[in-house]
Formats: sequence, structure tokens, C-alpha cells
Amino acid sequence: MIELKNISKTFSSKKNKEVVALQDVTLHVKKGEIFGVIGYSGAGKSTLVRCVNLLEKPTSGEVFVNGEHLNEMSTDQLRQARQNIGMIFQGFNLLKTATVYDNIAIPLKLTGLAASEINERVEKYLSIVGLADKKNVFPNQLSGGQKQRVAIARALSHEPDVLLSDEATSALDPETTDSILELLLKINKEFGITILLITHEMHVIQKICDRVAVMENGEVIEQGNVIDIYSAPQQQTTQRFVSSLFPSEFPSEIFDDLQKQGPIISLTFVGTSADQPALSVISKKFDVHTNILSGNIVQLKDKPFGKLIAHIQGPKDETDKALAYLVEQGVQVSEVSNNG
Ligand SMILES: Nc1ncnc2c1ncn2[C@@H]1O[C@H](COP(=O)(O)OP(=O)(O)OP(=O)(O)O)[C@@H](O)[C@H]1O
Repeated sequence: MIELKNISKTFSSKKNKEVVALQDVTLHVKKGEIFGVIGYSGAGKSTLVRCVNLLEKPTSGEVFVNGEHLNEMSTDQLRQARQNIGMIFQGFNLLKTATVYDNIAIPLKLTGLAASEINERVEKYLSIVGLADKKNVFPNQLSGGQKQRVAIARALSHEPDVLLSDEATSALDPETTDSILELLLKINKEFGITILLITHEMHVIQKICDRVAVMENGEVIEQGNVIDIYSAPQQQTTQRFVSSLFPSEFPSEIFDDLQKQGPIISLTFVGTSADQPALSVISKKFDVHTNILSGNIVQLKDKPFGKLIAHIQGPKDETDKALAYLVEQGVQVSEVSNNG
């Protein structure tokens, strides 16, 4: 649905030196999926998402949306193609002097739709985002979450195939963030809209994304299914993002002491294995004692995912058998060799 091929973007101005914001980024977002791009500040996320609808023109590389090659379009063709690509922003971008109704109706008027169709769409999409009763109020009478709902209704009113989200929940408190993420999930499921979102929060990725790309210094350093990236992050930056959810650092003295008495292991649980009492079972089945050092279970989009750091104490042949048993039960086990 969205194909970015070898996209690079360099900002240059006479006063400042050149900034390379994107370097050879290739991404393929499939029809109907929710794809997240995560990275720290300055990684190039905003530039990337703005290249999808050519709000930012790449220095090189090609952009395809729904099979159409956007770089080769005339201004008119591009305006038309953008109708199919909705976008929501961290700052909502609502017209302060227009009512909620007009915030949605005015852009529709510009597309030449008949008044009756405009009215129908405004009512329909305001009701979908749960704000049917707010159509006559002004944006400054709304909460942040409600403003973002209006922005979502405005984007949906053009009935796009694709929705781009530029840090849409970053200005919202955790509860409001969750309600907006649930709304995005509903839109994706009910209308089949493909969503590309950028964020610096793992929570956003784990709650609604199917796949994720991690960006650093303008490059995509890792991408894959959310569950795979969470289970086995390859790059240091990805590991930092994942370990923010699963803290696993201990004072080195304690760590060294424990290691003398048996292995310290990291157990990764995916899906149903996340709710099995695996450690208590091995304590009963084998001559080992287990001690959980840290752990967390998070809910990914459609399955639970957990990570425990545990110490297994006992004779070597028993700890070996216990670890083999855990693997048999579908638990990913790896020995932790030093802190983390
Ligand atoms: N219009 C611009 N002119 C010059 N440099 C720019 C411009 N827009 C972005 N940059 C630079 O490009 C790099 C990537 O910026 P970008 O905003 O895409 O990153 P980001 O990952 O979205 O960061 P943040 O989360 O802080 O918004 C940064 O070094 C930024 O300063």
C-alpha cells in the first residue's frame, strides 16, 4: 500500500550546514496493517512520514501509495492523490475560529462535494469518533483528546485508504492516549484503513501495531513483526527501547554472587505461555530453586508477551534439565552473561 524506495532527504540552506535527515530508507507498509516507526528525537521520523504525502519532497528515492508513483505527479494529480492519504498531527491543526462542524466541512467544500454529501459525512464521522454532540462548539472548548478526535473525523471524512499519524498521542495523558489508540484500531478494523504512525513511545507500538521499524540517524536500523522485535531485538537502540519495558540491571556484586550458585536466565513468554506458572513447575519437577529477579508482562496487539529475569539454583544437571523443560514448554530461554 505504501512503498518508500531508497528515500533520502537532505535539508540545506545558505546559512546552515546541510542536515541529512533520511538516508536510503526503504519501507513497505502492507494494505490493512498498522505500521509503527519508532525512534528517539531527531531520528528522522517526522521527515519520513511527511515524505509519504510529499509534504516533504525527498532529495532522492521513490514514493508509491496504492500503486501510484507520487514523485511523478503534476500538482493537480498530487492534490487528488492526497485526498486518499489522511494525516493527523501531535498539535491537531484545527482551525481555532471555526466550529467542530466547519473544521470538517470546510476542507470537504474545497474538494467540490455537494452540500448534502458534506453534511452526511460530517455527521457520520463525528458520530464514529464519539463527538456527535460537539459539532457546534469551537476547538478551545474541547479537551486534547476531543481535539484529536475531531482531527481524526476530518481525516476520515475524505474516506482515505491510508492514514498517517505524526505523534498523534504525544501531547495526551496516558488514559486519553489509550482511548485514541483504541479509536485508531477501530478505524483500521472497520474501514480497513492502512495506518502508518510515528512515535517515540513503545506503548503505542505494542498496543496497536502489527509491524515496526526502528529509526536512528535517518536510517531504518531494524524492522519486523512487533512480537519478533520484542522477543529478539538485534540493534542496540532497539534493545534500549525494549529494555525500557523490561528492566534487567542489577548491582554487579549481587549478579556475580548469584551466578556462582546457578545460571541467571532471561525467559521470554509469547502468547499462551505468558500465563503458565513455568517457574513454579520447574521447582516442583526438578531439584532446583527459582528466584525471580525482575519481570514484566505486556499486552501486545493480540497476544501477551512477558519477560522474566530469574535465578535458577541447584546442581548443574538439574538446572540443565529445568532449562530444557522450559524450552519444551515453548518458553524462549537465554542465559544472561552480564548485567542486562
Ligand atoms: N525543515 C528542516 N530544515 C532543516 N533541518 C530539518 C528540517 N526538518 C527536520 N530537520 C532535521 O532533520 C533531522 C530529523 O528531524 P525529524 O523532525 O524528522 O526527526 P524526528 O525523529 O521526527 O524527531 P522529533 O521526534 O524530535 O520530532 C533533525 O536533525 C532535524 O533537525
